[in-house]
Amino acid sequence: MAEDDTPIFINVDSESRPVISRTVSNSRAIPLQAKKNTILKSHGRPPWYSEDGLPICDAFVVGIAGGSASGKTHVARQIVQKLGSIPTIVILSQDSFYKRHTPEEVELAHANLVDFDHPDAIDMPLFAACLSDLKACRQTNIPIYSFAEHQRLDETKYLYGAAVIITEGILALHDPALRALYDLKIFVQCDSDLMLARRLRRDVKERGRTVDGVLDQYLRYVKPSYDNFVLPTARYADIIVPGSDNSVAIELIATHIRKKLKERATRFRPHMAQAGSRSPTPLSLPSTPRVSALSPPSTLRVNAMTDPYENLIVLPQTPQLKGIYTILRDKNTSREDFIFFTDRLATFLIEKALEHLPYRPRTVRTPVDVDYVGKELDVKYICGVSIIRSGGPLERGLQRVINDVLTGSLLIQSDAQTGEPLLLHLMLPVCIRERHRAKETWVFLLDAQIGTGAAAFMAMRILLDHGVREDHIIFVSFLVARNGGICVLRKAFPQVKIVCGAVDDGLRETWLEAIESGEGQIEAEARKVWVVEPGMGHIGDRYYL
Ligand SMILES: Nc1ncnc2c1ncn2[C@@H]1O[C@H](COP(=O)(O)OP(=O)(O)O)[C@@H](O)[C@H]1O
Ligand SMILES: O=c1ccn([C@@H]2O[C@H](COP(=O)(O)O)[C@@H](O)[C@H]2O)c(=O)[nH]1
Repeated sequence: MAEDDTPIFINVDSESRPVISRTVSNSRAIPLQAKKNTILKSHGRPPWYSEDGLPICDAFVVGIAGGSASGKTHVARQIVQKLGSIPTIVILSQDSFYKRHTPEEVELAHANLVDFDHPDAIDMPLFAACLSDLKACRQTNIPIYSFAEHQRLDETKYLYGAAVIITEGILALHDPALRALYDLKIFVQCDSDLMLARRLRRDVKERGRTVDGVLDQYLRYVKPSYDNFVLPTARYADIIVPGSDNSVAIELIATHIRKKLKERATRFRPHMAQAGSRSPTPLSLPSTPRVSALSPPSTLRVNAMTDPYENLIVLPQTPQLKGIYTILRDKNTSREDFIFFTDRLATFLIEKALEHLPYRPRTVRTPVDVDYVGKELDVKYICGVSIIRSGGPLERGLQRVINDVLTGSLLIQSDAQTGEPLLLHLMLPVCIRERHRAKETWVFLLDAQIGTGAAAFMAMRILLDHGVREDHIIFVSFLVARNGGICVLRKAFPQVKIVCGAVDDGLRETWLEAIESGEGQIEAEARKVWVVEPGMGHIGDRYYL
């Protein structure tokens, strides 16, 4: 089986790529941590939270222990392959959590005089903390360990969004805190002579060792530790899997995981779509836009039109703004005009959103040598995250208004059959990927419209999972459907500000027909969608196609 390029995955990101290699003392280039810590994605991840915005289903965690070269990694990868089309899976290796070593320890390690098989060699608290974050659907940044250098590297690897986590390592079942996190515990049992033969071949080929060195280390540390610390943990396992000829056991494990994932499935989007009619406090904004005080939009000194949901901010409905919306709503508007007016509107909206950032006083000296007491932004990090593709025009607007702003994107699409939102891909800026920075980051979340709100909901949940503060999220959108998911959003995330230009009355469920290519091939399957009415049509398609 091809491991990383097996066709069931649409996207594979693995450290097994021959990306980094380092020259070691014996001057051979050794790839770092081959085939460890892999993220595999097939179809996207369905919602992992309920209507109140809180996560409801943890990731399913499998812990695989066993001797060195017993076949733990092999079992993990076989499970993934057998699972077939399932949401994102992370394979997390205990090897990443070897402690940082002093230069003296590294020298001893090269002479095979360090015991890497003792539980004390592993940073168990960090291992448990990272796993606990991932299980609870929070992001984590795990260390990267180089076997060639016997050292933890300075870089870390960002992981997020796994529905299934498979942890493997010789001592994966040793620590009680780790064991408490597993939903399924596996021990791979293998003959010692087979493990030694495999290890010898692997360590010489992949980890830059000599035959003598491997045997030395094996007799001094590996075998005694296996007998004292590794093998005894087999008693914690739910399943013992043989280290070879184990395809039947793997099939059974995959069936069990598939069943557990099915039990965790939710039906989210239909709830969101009907939320307006169910809500005890439907959105009281007038759908025929009110014209407020006529301040020129060029200065954007406008009064926010508010409703019981005070964090929904609608641009003042000036004749100028209505004129722009009339052009954008007109199905006969040319693409050129559509792009031009969408870009203009995006600038208005972003400027309005900027009013909601904190500012502090700043005094400057003017060219005529007089002090001027003004203001400057009082934020540590700002970034934009757009929902692909329709958030694109707003992202361009953000870039026009804030020079060099960091941006990221989320690909959230509907399942063709169920209409459920699926997280297919995310690329977030570093000020969100690292939790300590995320807490101090303000995020402009950008999408063309809020209909059912399912994509907006997922995007907000993702930011919160990363540690972004709810009141630091400003959602910017051209259009909001009054009776759609906005009602659920405002209940789940009351502190998120939503800046939009218009509120429309209707939200209708419909089917988009399949698109056939010239040769009778299906280019896009028929799919269920919800359209905002009167709306502006599919803003992303009209802008980009
Ligand atoms: N069931 C198996 N059948 C054949 N070879 C296997 C099997 N399991 C593991 N191996 C081989 O043994 C070696 C070590 O396996 P690996 O999964 O990396 O061990 P571990 O992760 O336990 O250290 C690899 O070369 C792998 O291809
Ligand atoms: O710097 C190091 C760290 C660890 N080891 C050995 O690795 C194995 C564990 O890896 P497996 O992939 O599970 O075999 C462990 O037995 C340590 O002895 C090392 O040699 N150098």
